[in-house]
Amino acid sequence: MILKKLFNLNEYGYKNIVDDQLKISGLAFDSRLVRPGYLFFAIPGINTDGHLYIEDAIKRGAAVIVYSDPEISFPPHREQTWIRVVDVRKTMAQISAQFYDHPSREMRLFGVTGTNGKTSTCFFLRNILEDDGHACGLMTTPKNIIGPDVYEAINTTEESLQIQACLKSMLNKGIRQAVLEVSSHGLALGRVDGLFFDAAVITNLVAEHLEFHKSFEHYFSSKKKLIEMVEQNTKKSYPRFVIVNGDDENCRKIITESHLPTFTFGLRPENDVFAEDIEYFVDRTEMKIKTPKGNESVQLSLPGQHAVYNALAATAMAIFSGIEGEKVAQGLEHTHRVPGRWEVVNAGQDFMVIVDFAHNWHGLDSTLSFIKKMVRGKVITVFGCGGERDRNKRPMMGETVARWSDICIITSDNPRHEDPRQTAEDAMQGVSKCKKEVPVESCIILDRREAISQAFSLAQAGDVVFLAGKGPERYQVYHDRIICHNDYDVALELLKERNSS
Ligand SMILES: CC(=O)N[C@H]1[C@@H](OP(=O)(O)OP(=O)(O)OC[C@H]2O[C@@H](n3ccc(=O)[nH]c3=O)[C@H](O)[C@@H]2O)O[C@H](CO)[C@@H](O)[C@@H]1O[C@H](C)C(=O)N[C@@H](C)C(=O)N[C@H](CCC(=O)O)C(=O)O
Repeated sequence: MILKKLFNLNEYGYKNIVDDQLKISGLAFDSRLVRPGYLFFAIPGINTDGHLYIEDAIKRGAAVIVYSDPEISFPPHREQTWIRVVDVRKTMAQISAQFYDHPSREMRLFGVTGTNGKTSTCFFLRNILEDDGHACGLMTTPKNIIGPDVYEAINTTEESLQIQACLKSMLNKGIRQAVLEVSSHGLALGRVDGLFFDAAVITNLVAEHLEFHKSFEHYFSSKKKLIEMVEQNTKKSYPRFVIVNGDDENCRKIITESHLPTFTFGLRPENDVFAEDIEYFVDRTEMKIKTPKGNESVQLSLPGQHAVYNALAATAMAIFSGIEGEKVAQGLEHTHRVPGRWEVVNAGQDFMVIVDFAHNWHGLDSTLSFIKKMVRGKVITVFGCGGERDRNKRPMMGETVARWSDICIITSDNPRHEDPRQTAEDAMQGVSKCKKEVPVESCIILDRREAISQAFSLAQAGDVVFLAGKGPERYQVYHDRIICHNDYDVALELLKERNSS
């Protein structure tokens, strides 16, 4: 695409335009991905500053530099086009949408946000939409799925440039609908700006990521931005609506503020979509789902109340999109597995091992309280808290785990630049607080593999070992290194070693 078509060049402050007919061969916000003829966005980040990599981008062939730092004296290189903007990330969202010709205008786009349950809801919804007969793309925490191609993703919600490129690939493959998991970071940092969302769901809202948002109000207003984006969608090719968890007090506030048709889901019968006659099993759930368009009996392969909520969220999105109840039930039942969510590791041992992504007190509370109710043996939980993330949540996580476990083993999650021992001690404060009320054994084993091994050596027939927090992740991030670690793989390996010894 030529430069002039990408930018309204009159709009910008400082610029050094070499040739407004210049053909831009690609876009990048990471200098290491720049190829000859690319446009490079220099983003002031949190760890470093993209402006420091402009030279690197130029060496690799960048033809256009989009930047914001007014301190840079110009033009250091007259052969490149330089355009100074106020907010590079925001500009990147606009320009990427333009470069890829606004793929979301040609598609039906579903956004899923909330504190917990986003990924499972995305998987349920995608399966329903596919079972209804139309291919559906997916961008979610562990992976992006474009037809037969599956890509690992770094962020839950990727940068605007990556999202637009991914949606364009979907369109090129004839996929005309997509489900997008939208994090609060994604919303606050403008990663989803420029997208045309047709419908959105908020699964629930409890305080999260306060190290980034600083206040619940900011977190809440970031999440609400997704609803505003559906309201502002001028495409209108599909009915626009909003779905919220009617059992969640914070979500209910959105109902009164929304200008769009807003429907609720939940366990209470006053919700538009609700469940009754729920029967919980340790490996599945049976229930009747009631909707304004009829009732369906459903057997989910995922257990627990949180799975019910996620299935109801997806059901509400699908039903109000016009999908028949029968197809909805079929799609839910076809969802046998969500990566890193309640994955049972089985090597023939006589205790149960579950890997789950639960990584805040709310997620831990709903999964562990369920396990405690369902299991007669001991509950042994291995968990850690992320470094450089809200410190206040660590004791809360510790307290929640201790409340529902017989043995807590505190280990490392992603320590990042923090001392893992201190992070574990912060969680231990909560465990110790709970110890005054309930008997619970606890210890700290910082090496996650060793912690899992210790849990297995303590487990007896009928017990459950719950490995919380990392779910599908394949790495542990330390200040000086990234090590390969996946809870499921490590658990399986250790269980097999036990079998052979
Ligand atoms: C805090 C945060 O959101 N950070 C994200 C952000 O990084 P950043 O802005 O700090 O970038 P930076 O590392 O300072 O680098 C600045 C710029 O220099 C560029 N650079 C850097 C090095 C180089 O050699 N050349 C170069 O051009 C970088 O590409 C970047 O554009 O932009 C990066 C590129 O998109 C993200 O990968 C990164 O996510 C990190 C990994 C992260 O941990 N993010 C978390 C907090 C996050 O976003 N989580 C939510 C999910 C939350 C949830 O619901 O659980 C998510 O959506 O994933």
